Amino acid sequence: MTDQNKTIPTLYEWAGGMPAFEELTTAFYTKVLTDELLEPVFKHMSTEHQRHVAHFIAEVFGGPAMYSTEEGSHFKMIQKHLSKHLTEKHRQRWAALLLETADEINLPDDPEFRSAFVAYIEWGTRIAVLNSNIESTEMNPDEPMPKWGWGVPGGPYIP
Ligand code: HEM
Repeated sequence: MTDQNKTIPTLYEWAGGMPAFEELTTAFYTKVLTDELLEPVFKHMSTEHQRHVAHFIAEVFGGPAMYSTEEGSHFKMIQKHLSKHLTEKHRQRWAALLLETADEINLPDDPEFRSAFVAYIEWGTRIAVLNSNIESTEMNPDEPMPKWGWGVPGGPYIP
């Protein structure tokens, strides 16, 4: 195959597809519920929460439009965070536990993938905290889902 014929995998494909995202959030929210800082925030979460978050992130990373067509939308995701009064401490713990879980379930650990993954988690969690400290949003309900790519280092990793 020549270089011209090679297609660049999406972050979703590189991560291992939907099973990888579902495994990530299942293991992550199990951990969250044993965490003294995050347990109070998530103890009333819906039984679908972890699957929905998996589908949301998978879609952002180039996977199928499952969250936005069947389960919610970018606007609905933003609404779920309104008035939750999250703090920087919540955000840091959430991000740290997610990265810990990524290692535990063996998500790809190459520099290119992790750079894109961490960048998205930093971005997304900071937006969640900002939205959690307002009561309503002016966002257009049709706002498209964010789309994340390989970013500055490019990708995929080539040994
Ligand atoms: C990249 C960052 C994040 C993403 C992609 C994300 C994604 C989502 C999604 C998709 C939902 C809606 C789930 C559904 O439709 O059932 C949701 C709800 C929620 N999120 Fe986030 N979230 C992020 C960060 C955070 C952080 C940092 C916190 C708190 C530390 C948080 C707390 C919550 C809570 C409490 C809900 C409502 C759960 C419920 O009542 O069912 N999120 N999030």
